[in-house]
Amino acid sequence: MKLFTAEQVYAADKFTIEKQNITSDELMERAAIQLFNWLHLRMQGAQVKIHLFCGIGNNGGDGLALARHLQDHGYNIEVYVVNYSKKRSKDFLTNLERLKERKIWPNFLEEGSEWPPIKEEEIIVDAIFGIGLNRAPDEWVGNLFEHLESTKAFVLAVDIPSGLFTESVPKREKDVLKANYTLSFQVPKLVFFLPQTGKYTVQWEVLDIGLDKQFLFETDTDYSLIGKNEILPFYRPREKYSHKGTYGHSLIIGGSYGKMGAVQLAARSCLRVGSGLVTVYIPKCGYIPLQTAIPEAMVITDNEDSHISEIELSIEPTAVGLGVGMGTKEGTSEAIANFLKDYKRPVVVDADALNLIAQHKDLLKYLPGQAVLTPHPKELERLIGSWKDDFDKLEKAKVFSDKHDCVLVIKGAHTIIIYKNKGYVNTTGNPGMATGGTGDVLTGMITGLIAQGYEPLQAALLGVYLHGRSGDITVENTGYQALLATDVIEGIGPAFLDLFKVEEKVSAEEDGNE
Ligand SMILES: NC(=O)C1=CN([C@@H]2O[C@H](COP(=O)(O)OP(=O)(O)OC[C@H]3O[C@@H](n4cnc5c(N)ncnc54)[C@H](O)[C@@H]3O)[C@@H](O)[C@H]2O)[C@@H](O)CC1
Ligand SMILES: Nc1ncnc2c1ncn2[C@@H]1O[C@H](COP(=O)(O)OP(=O)(O)O)[C@@H](O)[C@H]1O
Ligand SMILES: [K+]
Repeated sequence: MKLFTAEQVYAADKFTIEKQNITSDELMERAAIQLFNWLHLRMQGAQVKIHLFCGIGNNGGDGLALARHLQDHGYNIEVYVVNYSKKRSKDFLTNLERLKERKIWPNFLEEGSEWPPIKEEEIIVDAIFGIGLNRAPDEWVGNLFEHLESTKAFVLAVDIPSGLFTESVPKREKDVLKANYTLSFQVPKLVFFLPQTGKYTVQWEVLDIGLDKQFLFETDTDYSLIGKNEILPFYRPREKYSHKGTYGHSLIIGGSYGKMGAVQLAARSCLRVGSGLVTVYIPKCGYIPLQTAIPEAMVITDNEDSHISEIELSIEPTAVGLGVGMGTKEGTSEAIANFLKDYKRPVVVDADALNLIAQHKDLLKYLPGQAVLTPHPKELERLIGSWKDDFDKLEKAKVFSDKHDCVLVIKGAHTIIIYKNKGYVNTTGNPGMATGGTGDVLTGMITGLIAQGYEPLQAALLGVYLHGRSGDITVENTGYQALLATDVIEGIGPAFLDLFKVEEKVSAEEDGNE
């Protein structure tokens, strides 16, 4: 699913209005009906008070139109106009008139107004600012946000939480009204997925307001969301007459005294995603544990007992996963550097190998094209330098990826994969995965997928998606706290099977949206 900029959404609006020969008011009405259906389906006429806070632009217009539908269906509503500007939009005014015709008189809130009392069990609809926000809200509007949050009532945001920009990070937390749920028109927004801005809505959902499908299809975006639909087109089924040689030979290079588990996790994950063969290259001290824990994997040992000192290969791997549990002993750093200078095939670089590259940037030029780098935020900072905010981080990552022709997998709650000027935002995974070793599992998975012939970018997308999906399936049995990296490996099989599960449609939802 593509993530459009505000500018692109406005263009889609304009295009739709012309092509479908409708007015902007009719489009607003569609939006309001979708909002109403969503609420009506869940509230079923309940008389819980709904406080609708409306700005003076089109987001406010949506709120006023929603208020009218709620009133028509007997809901208990109170409408407020947050009067932050004199420049009211045409469709806002049209809908204000319609309310007045029904004898609904909104309360006008201005600087110095007394804030309305709201009970915790009541509902706030936030239609104050939408995607048209172009500067921080005035101080008094921020104070109103603070008041609304302090009531602890459920906040339902229309299109986007008010005060949140679509393409930058707000300077102060109090300038945004935090939402429990956001109903985003037609497409989700990139800000729902970034650490600094995602926190402003607990959940989100898209409401289809019928913007022109062809326009949306043909418009190119810088970012997209990665879900099942994006993964399935490049999934490679297994051939009947294939054999283990068809599916590549992965090599995991890593481990040091006390960190041999990382290699086990990566090697086992690599096997679980379907790598035909897996070999590990480790210091001697890991030989017995590795052979015992993973009989399917082959082992080559370094001359050193406790760390890797030189990487001499007697095999020709299809893909290499480099760095897990490797440590930063001097001999190891040299071994990695020498290895990278000679090695020309696909590679996934993680953990200590990433840190070494960050310290010796000259090594970047030896990386093969489309090397996959899997930094968590701290490792990323060492690689690309510090950033002002999440948007700056993404821009810097794009420049880095383009300059060094590498795929950057920026790990986090929503892992974002950057390749050149495009970003792919993952939708799977959960906080149970914030536990040691899950990153090693991901490295093994991406390596094993590349070995099977996936392009490095595809392997990163599929690997990240399946890794999170596996975590989501597994957490159902373990709960967040008990989830271990090993469980994520065991979930890889179910995550693959899940790719082909057809979702059951919720018929009530469909009825509600008609
Ligand atoms: N395709 C869509 O997504 C549709 C969007 N609609 C709604 O239209 C909204 C966008 O409406 P608008 O463009 O009118 O913008 P907003 O309603 O977001 O903002 C209102 C106006 O306030 C001004 N403004 C911005 N920041 C301000 C600040 N800090 N202090 C004072 N004034 C400020 C701006 O000039 C803007 O026009 C969307 O978020 C959505 O709710 C729907 O009505 C119909 C279809
Ligand atoms: N809150 C979270 N929600 C979803 N996924 C998470 C969360 N926290 C961590 N993860 C995932 O877990 C993995 C952690 O990797 P990493 O930080 O390298 O850990 P380690 O080095 O211990 O293996 C990443 O793939 C990351 O996306
Ligand atoms: K809003």
